[in-house]
Amino acid sequence: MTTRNTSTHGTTTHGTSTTTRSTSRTSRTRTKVSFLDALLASPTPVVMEVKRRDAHGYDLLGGRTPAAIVAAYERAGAPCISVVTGRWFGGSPALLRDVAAMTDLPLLQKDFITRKDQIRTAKELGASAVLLTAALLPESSMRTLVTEALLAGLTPFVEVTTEAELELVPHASRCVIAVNNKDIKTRERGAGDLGRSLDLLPAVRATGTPCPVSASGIDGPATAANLLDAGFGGLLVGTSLLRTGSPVAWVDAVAAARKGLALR
Ligand SMILES: O=P(O)(O)OC[C@@H](O)[C@@H](O)c1c[nH]c2ccccc12
Repeated sequence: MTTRNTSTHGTTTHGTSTTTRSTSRTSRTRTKVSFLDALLASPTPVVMEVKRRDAHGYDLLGGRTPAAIVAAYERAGAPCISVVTGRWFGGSPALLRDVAAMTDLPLLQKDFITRKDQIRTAKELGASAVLLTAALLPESSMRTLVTEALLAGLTPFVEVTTEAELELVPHASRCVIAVNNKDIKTRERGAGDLGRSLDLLPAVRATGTPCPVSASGIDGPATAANLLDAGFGGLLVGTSLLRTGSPVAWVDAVAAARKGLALR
């Protein structure tokens, strides 16, 4: 079990205000904290995404380099980073390799993984977690790929859209299970349906996953605060964080909105 006080990974110790960020690139530890443990330990459990383009092809980097975005996410206390390598979103395997060279934070590879060799490649490129999309995988493939990811020391990040898909997730206690608020079959082009996350949360919890996540279409801090207050252990946010000038302010606004929700 990896320790939760991950001082070499730029995260903040859980339950205290002690920021133990180490900026020394030379002091990288060899045993990287797992994606799942980093997310569970974080007071700001937002997986922040690097994605070059949105589903409609609009540029999301706005002239910034991936390095500048990763640095802004680290400043905002990201416990983990998602890197979209899928071509629909302007990504590539090289982007994952580049981001891995920039940060010690655990990385999720977001792509359409359907074969075992893609899991080995993900690890070689520097991923700590891989996206497995239930809507695209028959039950036997899901079983094989979750097992393969666990054997490789990666966290399976399983995305679901229905209760039926949830029933087919093996080893759920070692997976992050994310409700995708958008529809991957329409290439994420529609608006997100946050009601899907709220409806499915009890069934996600019942799988035994330690970290239910809501992913996609989270349009700002108020929505994020609502989902965390509803009981999600983590969120995955791309577009909204990429469009804001300041991920730090975005995260602060989530905390402020949560306090406001608590006072009501
Ligand atoms: O930008 P958004 O709406 O916050 O969504 C992020 C993420 O969930 C989305 O990029 C995504 C969801 N599933 C995927 C599969 C492949 C690539 C990307 C994705």
